[in-house]
Formats: sequence, C-alpha cells, structure tokens
Amino acid sequence: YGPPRQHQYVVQDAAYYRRGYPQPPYPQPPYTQPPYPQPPYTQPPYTQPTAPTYEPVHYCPNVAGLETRCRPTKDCAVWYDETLATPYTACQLSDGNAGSCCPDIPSNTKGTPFKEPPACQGEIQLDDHVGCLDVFSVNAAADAGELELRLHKETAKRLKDSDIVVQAASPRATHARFSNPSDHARVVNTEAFVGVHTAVVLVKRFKIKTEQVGCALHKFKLTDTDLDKKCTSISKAHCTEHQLNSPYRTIDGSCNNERHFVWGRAATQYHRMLASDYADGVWAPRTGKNGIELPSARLVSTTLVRDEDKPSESTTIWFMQYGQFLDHDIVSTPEMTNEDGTPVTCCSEDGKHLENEDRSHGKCLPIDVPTNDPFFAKFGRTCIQFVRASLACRTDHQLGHATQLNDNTHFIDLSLVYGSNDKLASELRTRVNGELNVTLKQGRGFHKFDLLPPNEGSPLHAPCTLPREVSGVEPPSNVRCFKAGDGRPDVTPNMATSQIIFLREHNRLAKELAQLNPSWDDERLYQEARRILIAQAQHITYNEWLPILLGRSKMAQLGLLPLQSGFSTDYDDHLNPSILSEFVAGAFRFGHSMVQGKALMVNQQRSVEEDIQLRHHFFKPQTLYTPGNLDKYLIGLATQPTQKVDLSFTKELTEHLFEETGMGFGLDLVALNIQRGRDFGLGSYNDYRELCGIGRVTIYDDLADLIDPVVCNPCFQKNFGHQATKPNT
Ligand code: HEM
Ligand SMILES: [Ca+2]
Repeated sequence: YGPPRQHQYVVQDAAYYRRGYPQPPYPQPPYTQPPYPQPPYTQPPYTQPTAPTYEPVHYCPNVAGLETRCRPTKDCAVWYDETLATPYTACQLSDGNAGSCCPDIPSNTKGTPFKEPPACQGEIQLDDHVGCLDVFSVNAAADAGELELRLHKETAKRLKDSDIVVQAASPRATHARFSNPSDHARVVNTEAFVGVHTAVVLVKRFKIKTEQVGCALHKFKLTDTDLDKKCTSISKAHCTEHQLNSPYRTIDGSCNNERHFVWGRAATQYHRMLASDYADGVWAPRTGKNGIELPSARLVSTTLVRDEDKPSESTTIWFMQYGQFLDHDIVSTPEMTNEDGTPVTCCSEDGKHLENEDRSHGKCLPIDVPTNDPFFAKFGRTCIQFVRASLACRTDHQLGHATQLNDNTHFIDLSLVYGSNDKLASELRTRVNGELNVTLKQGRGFHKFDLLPPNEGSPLHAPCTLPREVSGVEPPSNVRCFKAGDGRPDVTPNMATSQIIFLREHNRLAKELAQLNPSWDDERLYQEARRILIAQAQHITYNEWLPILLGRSKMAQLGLLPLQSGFSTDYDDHLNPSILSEFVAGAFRFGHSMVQGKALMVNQQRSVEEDIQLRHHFFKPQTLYTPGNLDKYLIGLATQPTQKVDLSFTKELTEHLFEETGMGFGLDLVALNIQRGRDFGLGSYNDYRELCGIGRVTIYDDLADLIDPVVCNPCFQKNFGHQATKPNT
C-alpha cells in the first residue's frame, strides 16, 4: 500500500493528509479526445472459437428428460429452474471444482425484426386547408416557437425572483438529482423544444385534427425550414474510418452502425412500438376517448396498488438489483430544467397546485392528489411534483410529435460505469494503467475496499450523510455521494454496491492485463478491460438474468438465448437498436414491484445483522463507508428474496420515495410511472393488449385474471365512475 495513484480520490484520516498528499478537490486532467491506441486495427479473423467440451459424467441425472453433462454452474444458468428442481445435479468438474449437471442450451429460432410505425400511417385523408400547409406557414410557426422559448426564460426568471423554487433536500430536489440532464442533453432539449412548439402552433393555427398530425407534418424536413440550424448534431453526425474499424465501442455509442452513425448514441430519442398518443397529436397528454381528462395518476395508484408482503420463492433481490443496474446502463430520461440548469418546481412548497401562469413554461405535469387521499391528505397535499421529460431531436429530422431523450447510450455497454459522453468518461479515468478513479479506503491491516469516487454535487442535492436520528452517530465529514458513468449510482445502497463491484472488476482486469501485457499503455489497458467487462455484463444479462425474467422457451422463440458454442450471425444492420418509449416509460418499470422496503445486511454466517429502511437511504451511501458493509449488502442481495412481480409495491416507494428526513412523506413512484407514460404519449393499456395479441378488454370483469374483481370492481365504480364500464382509456 503506497501513496495514492495519480488522480485517485482518497478518503483517509487527517494524519494521512498531513503527510503531504493532496487535499480534494483534485484537479481533473484536461479533457482530450481519447487517442485510440495504435491503429491501424485490422479486424480479427472471425473463426468460431472452440467450445469447451464437458465429458458426460456417469452420475449426472437427466434434467427435463434430456441428457446432461457436468459443467461450471454458470453454464447451467438457462436451465436453473429445472436443475434446481432435479435431485443430484451437483457434480465435480475434472479440475476438481464444483459444477452442475444440465443439458445443452436449447437452440434459438430466429427472432422477427421489429418495425417502428411510420410517422404517417395508413391512408389518411388530409383536410384541404391542411393539405396545402406550406413552408412559409411552418416558418411563421417556428418564429412563434422561438418566442415561446423566450417567454419561458422570462417565466423562469420571474419564478426565481418570487422564490417559487425547489427547496433543497426536498423530495423534488432529490428526484431532480435522479433525473439530472447532462449539459449536452440540455442543449438538445432546448433545440427540440422549438421544433415541438412549432408543431404545436401549427396544429392550433390550422386546427389540424389529431389523427392527421403525423401525415400533415412529416413532409417537412427541418433543413428546408427556418429550423435548419436546430438539431444539427444528428444530421451532421460523422464517424472516421478509424472509429468505424476500432474494436472498441465509442463512449457515446455512435459509429456502431456503419450506415446510421447516430443509432444507439447517447442523447438521442427513444423509438416506439405504437404511434404516439397525444391529445393534440404533438405533446399534450392523452385524454380519455371521450376527451375528458384521465383520472389522476395518484388515484390510479391508490386504487390498484397495495403493499403486501409477497416474497418470491425462487428469486433473490440480486435479480431486482441487476434489473435496475441494467436499466441505468441502457436508459436515463432526464427531466426538463430551467435554462440555468436548476430544477423546475411544479407545486407550491406546501403541496398545492401553482397558479397557471407559474407553470406557463409547459414543463410541468403535476399529479392531482384527491382530497380524501388515504395518505397524503393528512399532510394537506393536493399536488405531487412532476416535471416533463427532456425532448430529443427526431432522428428523422422532420417535424412531428414530441420524442423523449435518452441521456445514456442505448446499448448494453456499461455506460453506467464508463460514462455516456467523452467528458465524463475522461473524468472517471485515472489515466494510469487503464484504471478508473476510486475512493481508496483502507480497512484493518492491508485490507483495501475501493469505493466509487466522490461527486461534489450542487447545493440542491440532498445531503449524502445519514442524520444522527437514523445512524446514531454524527454525520462523518468524509462521506460523499458517488460519481459514476450514470448519475444515479447511490439511489440506494444496493445500487451503489452493484456499481462498486463493477468498478472494482474493471480495475482488477486492468491490473491483470497490465501484468500479461507489459507493453500496453493506459489507453490500451483501459479499452481492453472495458471490452471484457462489457462482455461480462452482456453475458450475465442474456445467460443468467433474462432467462429468469422471460423463461427459456420464450428466449428461444425470440432468438435471445446464448449459443452453446460459436457466435451468432443474427446481427441486422437495418435494425435500429434504440430503446423503445414503451419499454422505458412502461414495461421495464415492472421491477419496482420487486423492491423490498428493507434491504438486509447479512454476515458471512448468513445471519441478518441489520436491515435498512429505504426511505432513509436514498442517495445516502454512508453505510458503505464502514469496512465489511459492502460484503454484507452482497450477501443480502444473494439471500434476501425479492418481492413478487404483482400489484403490490412497498410503501417505501409509493409514500416515502426520496423523503426528506423528518417530513413523513415523499413521492409516489407508481403515480410517477403512470404520469410518465402520459408524458411520453404512450397509448392506452388496451392498445398494447391488442398489439401483443391478447385482445382488447371491454368491461372491467375482463381484467379479472389480473386484478382481483372482488377487491377492485367496487373501487373502479367508485373512483373512475364515468368510465366504470369502459377500461378503454
Ligand atoms: C429501490 C429501487 C428503485 C428505486 C428507488 C427506483 C426509482 C425510480 C425513479 C424515481 C424513477 C423515475 C420515475 C419518473 O420520474 O418517471 C425510476 C425510473 C425507472 N425505473 Fe426504477 N427504481 C428502483 C428499481 C428499479 C428496478 C428494479 C427496475 C427494473 C428492473 C427499475 C426500472 C426503472 C426504469 C426502466 C425507469 C425509467 C428510467 C428512465 O427513464 O431513466 N427501477 N425508478
Ligand atoms: Ca448504455
């Protein structure tokens, strides 16, 4: 154990600093475009690697009626349910290590490529006055869009002057931290905003019917209008020969597809399964089919969701946690902010709705809390804060409905470890031996336990230490929130734990590679370690995680199973790899139902030493600074059951999300999810049932297989009276 390596963050005692090591903040190395190591790269000859062969062992039983072999247990992951259910599947590998008996991985059928609906779908007859919309009208509307933007700036200034701002450490401030845009995303949002407002103005001025909006607007390319200076980062995307040939992924995900350089790049739009469903065809949240407002997202939450303890019999919270880890790799939907980057507030400090003029910037979609709300009513709150998602430039570079922005790369490329833009990626590196910055912590003796480097956040960020009432000790001065490739590494201690072990694995790989290849420089070591770690994450996702979620046969049917040997030739360069709006704003949030209200800390003897209640630990990674605690979280992850995926959600999420200590309430994640779907213009539940081939429902009784009618039919009648027999909306 020697002095700190260059640019590593060190938390140590005062005596350590007195010995002359630099005090934080450390200067960041000046950012330069990472020089890709020693080109020219030649593509390696792609020969099918030889697969390890495992001898049949005489005592291996058949599993699922199939012959098995003794293999490393990870190679049995896709068979985990059958292997677990079959007695005597434990075996010994020829090298003496323990293994499991299981069959070969089943073969895939080839999946069907997915097609996004076109902007102008079907035979839409445009009204005459809409058909003759011309570029002059578009330019006039663009002027109005620009004016709107200026008005927004004035509104923001007025609000600041009147002190209608986000309160530090409030749930809104913490949510803003969770959904904080990168600098680049803020620029993109502003440019896209003008395009969306142009469309909104056109729709209003020309009274374009909602169903005609797509066809009326998509014929206008931004480059043919006064909006030609907007969103040029997409139209002018460029990749060098060198980038296209590099064996390493770019940090921002660009240049992955040789013809569509921006596909999958950070700060680009989510794509869609179904056409958007906005009330005005552009950006106004969906209404019911009869034009009336949809019921409050909070009312939907309290009507449908309970907090019941229903632990899974087969799955530990590692499954939940890896889901969130994956989510933070492939998506990050930043909220809109004020022009200076400060968060927007959508309710008053005492939880009431703001005056209309105070949210005339259009960035708010606050959630109504019914006055008889079973929880929030006692705090007198009638308004839950909700800020709309940042807008993206449309990759088709046309005028049309709003699209939302993904601030992370859309690929499974561990952007949450490495960053999704070059500036952040550079800040995370030591620039020595290919390693990433850590907070060096020294336990007893020579025991080291690196943590993530610190994030010296903005003043609005909630304090990163636990209050005395919770921890029993004064908040230590060395505790910092963490910095990683994604902005949410410390949303919970278990999330931070996941980020830390991937960080450590990168540095372990870099060290091993350095020993094996003494001639490699920092860049080469960093990129090779990164490449291996990404492959590990992808393999965990497809070999271990997805089979639990989707099941083996569905995986095989979709062509998603890993191969027993060799590699796949399924890559289709016509397929846009972008994440879908439906996935990010809807489907993949299923994981919230699995969250346990208390995370267990379990010791080596498998006894629970402590449980931590989520409400106290959002963005407060203090417990990880204690030697040994990360291991206790890891054993907890591997032993505590998840909650089942159902209509039950812990109150830590539905009543206490991002709670400020001592306030007694936070936000409701289920309500936020529902509202986010409306913000994204997702279609109705019925539209997706139809898409998935399970048929529309027409009366609530049709939902009996999903929602217990005994519990819910009366509440549907009571709460959604006007729509009680029509779940269509
Ligand atoms: C304790 C654990 C978790 C917490 C506190 C949490 C919290 C949140 C919050 C606050 C949001 C933003 C809501 C909004 O404003 O729209 C969110 C979004 C999301 N969550 Fe979770 N979540 C957790 C676990 C999970 C898990 C286990 C999964 C999936 C398996 C998941 C998937 C998602 C997805 C896909 C989004 C959308 C992300 C984005 O748009 O950037 N979350 N979550
Ligand atoms: Ca990514």
